[in-house]
Order: sequence, then C-alpha cells, then structure tokens
Amino acid sequence: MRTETAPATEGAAASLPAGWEEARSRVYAVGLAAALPAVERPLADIDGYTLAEPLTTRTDLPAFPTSSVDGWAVRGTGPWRVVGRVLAGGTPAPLTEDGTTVEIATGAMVPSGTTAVLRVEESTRTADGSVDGVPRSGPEWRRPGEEAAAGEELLPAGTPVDPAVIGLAASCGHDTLRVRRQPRAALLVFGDELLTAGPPAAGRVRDALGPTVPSWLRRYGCQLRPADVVGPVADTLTDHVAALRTALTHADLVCTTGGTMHGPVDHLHPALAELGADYVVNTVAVRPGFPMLLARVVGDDGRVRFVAGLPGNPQSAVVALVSLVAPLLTGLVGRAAPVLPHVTLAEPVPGRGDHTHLALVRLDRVAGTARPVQHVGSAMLRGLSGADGFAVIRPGSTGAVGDRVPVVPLPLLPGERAW
Ligand SMILES: Nc1nc2c(c(=O)[nH]1)N[C@H]1C(S)=C(S)[C@@H](COP(=O)(O)OP(=O)(O)OC[C@H]3O[C@@H](n4cnc5c(N)ncnc54)[C@H](O)[C@@H]3O)O[C@H]1N2
Ligand code: MOO
Repeated sequence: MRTETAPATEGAAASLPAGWEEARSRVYAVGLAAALPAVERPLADIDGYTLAEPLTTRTDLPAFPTSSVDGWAVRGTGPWRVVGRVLAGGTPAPLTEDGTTVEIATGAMVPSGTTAVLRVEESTRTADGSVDGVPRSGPEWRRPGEEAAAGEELLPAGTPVDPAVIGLAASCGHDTLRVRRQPRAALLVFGDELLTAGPPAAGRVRDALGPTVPSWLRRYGCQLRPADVVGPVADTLTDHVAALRTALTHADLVCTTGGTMHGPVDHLHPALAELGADYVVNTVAVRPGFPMLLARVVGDDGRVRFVAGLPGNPQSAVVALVSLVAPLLTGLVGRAAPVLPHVTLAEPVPGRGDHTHLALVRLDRVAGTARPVQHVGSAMLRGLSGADGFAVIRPGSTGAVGDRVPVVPLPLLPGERAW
C-alpha cells in the first residue's frame, strides 16, 4: 500500500489522480498511523467511541452460582425441612444437612451443598410445612464462568462501542474503559457567492454545506462545537490561511468546502502550501467528486492534523466525505478498515469511463437490491435525500441488472429512508 505524500507546494497539476480504492486505502493507513490517544471514560459517556484496549472480564461470569428460578435450593432427597431463605444480593449459609432446603429467589446465590433447585410452581408443602416435589433433571442454576472466565478477552481493541458493548462491560465489573479520544473536527465553508439565509437569487446560492457537513461528521463519530463551523470565509488567500491556522489549533480534521480547483478565487491549494501541508491524496479518479483531496499538516508540537478538501458542488462534497473522510476517521480511532457491503443492481447504472462512478442508489432491503435515484447532478442534493448510499461502478465497466456491486452506505440511522 502506498502511503507516501507530496508537498502541497507541488500543486494539483503535479499529481495524477489516485484510483478510488487506492485513495481509500491510503487515507485509512495514514489515519491509523496517526491514531488518536486513549482516554479513560465512564461507561455512560462512551456510546459511539472505540475500544483502545481489549475488553476483558474482571470476574467469572457469572461470578457465583446463580439460581435461574424462584423455588427451593434443596440438599439430598425430599421432603425437605425449610431452614431459611436467600434473596438476590444475599450470601447464603451452606446447606450442611441432607433433607433441608432454603427458599431461593431468581438471581440469588445458590448455597454450597445444594444438590438441586426445585421450582416453586412444581413444589408442594406437607402438613408439617416441609417442601416436597421432584426437581427437574437439568440444572436450574448458572454455573460460575459459564459465560466467560475471569480475565478472558471478550472483544478486541478497535471494537466500536455501542449500547450492547456498554452493557457487557458493566456486567464484567468495569466502571470506566479506555477508548480512543473522539476526533475533533472543524468545517470551513469557502465561497463569496454563498448566502446563509433566504432564497437563492441573482447569482448567489444558499450555502447547503455549512448546515449539513457537521451533521454527517458527527454521525461518523466526530465532535464539533458551534464555533468549529466557520463561513463563508472570504475568498482571499490571507483569509483562507488564517481560518485554516485557527481551525487547526483545536481540530484533528478540518474539512473545507469549495475552492479545490484552480479558478480565480480557488485558494485552497496555495493555502495548503503556505501551511507546509503534504498531500495524502490530491484528486481522485471518481465521478462525481474528482477534485477532492486530503492533506496532512504536522504541527510544531509534532501532532498530525488533516485537511479534507471537499469540492464545492454539494453532492461532490458528500462523495468526498464517504470516500476519504470516513476511512480516515476509521483509522484515526483505530477501527478495522471499512468493508463495503454488496447489493444486486435491479436497474442498469452507467459507468464513467476510466473513473469510478459513485452512483446514488436506493436500497430495497427485503429484496437485497439497489436502484439508481433521479436528480443526481453533482450540484444537486435532491437525489441524495432519497438515497441510502452510492453504488460503486468500477473504472471501465458499467452496472448491468443482476450485477453484484459494492455500496458505500450513507451514515443513516434506523428509521431513516423508511418511507
Ligand atoms: N476548468 C475546470 N473547472 C472545473 C472542473 C474541471 O475539471 N476543470 N471540475 C469541476 C468539478 S468536477 C467540481 S466538483 C468543481 C469543484 O470546484 P471547487 O471545489 O473549486 O468549488 P467552487 O468552484 O468553489 O464551487 C463549485 C460549485 O459549487 C457551488 N458551491 C460551493 N460551495 C457551496 C456550498 N457551500 N453550498 C452550495 N453550493 C456551493 C458553487 O457555487 C459552484 O457552483 O469544479 C468544477 N470546475
Ligand atoms: O467531480 Mo465534480 O465533483 O463532477 O462535480
């Protein structure tokens, strides 16, 4: 895998576009090489984080023999004389004599000396108050270590933390876990033509990226404060450099929108050169989204930060997010390289010559198929708002009905696109 970089002073003209898959491998690798430090956090605060260390259990699971029913812990053959009661949370005295029993609740520790647990609904009481019945042959309690042995590794480092993982960690006796710090992101919106309120008119368009990119970044696990979203930044080199410098003091990743090409007021490349940045990827052979870039800036403190240049055309900016930013962030938090799901095309999708085509599709989850959506120009967001992700049509190919192709999913939440 190539991970070498080129100084931004060489400019865009000096570099060939990277293949789409190669670009993704490269940004993932540089992200992993710059993985964020581990921090210790309480369980309640780590939903969406990533384990920095394997999850091990601090005790056997369960930690003690635990009754799985309400009933009677008995010793020997019945009828049994009742000698006590044990509830969940209690520590019972041992059963030392055959023919004795203690009443036991589900979840209570089974007294040592117990030979069987008899369910309450399968028990009777004799005239003298003893308990009688026939215990089931299968065990009615959970043995220590049945689920896991003390010290056993249950999940590897790099596992995304979700509510199920948090619950498991709690049951293993953890109060805190070591997780990767979440990436801090910032967004700089470039473009003097942008309006931040009201309808577009007279040559000016609404800024469609300032309101949306932070939400996509948060869904990829980034932290952004309101102050981290800045723009429109004035179309001068001085303002671009100043805005980048300020954002880079806090952020691990600064996304910019617009200005990736070489128009009269496209200042991103010269600004990166002034910051001493290296290109990890500078243009990608993909449509839409071709001018996307990822640059690396090493601060005086030695800390590595990244600048992702998202093209100004709004759909192209989202293509750059799913293509470059998502795998970079996966690497930064130490997760495994993303593996793309595959779907079957239910309609043909054209290719884009020697470029990869990322085609917006709607998934039919029952049939496991994908169909292209309408309104997919790189300046449009209408198609995106009804799509689940992008089908990947490889260079030199077209997508025929029945073809199995990879899909880059949008980071949607359950219930979204359910209409
Ligand atoms: N001579 C060439 N010109 C262009 C090429 C090319 O190969 N040769 N590629 C085109 C492609 S592809 C793209 S994508 C764009 C990328 O341009 P920039 O990243 O430099 O972006 P801008 O020029 O600033 O803007 C492009 C377009 O997008 C609109 N825009 C920008 N920001 C926003 C925003 N926040 N919200 C909504 N719309 C936005 C902007 O008004 C322009 O219409 O370059 C092509 N040109
Ligand atoms: O790549 Mo541009 O992103 O085709 O519009």
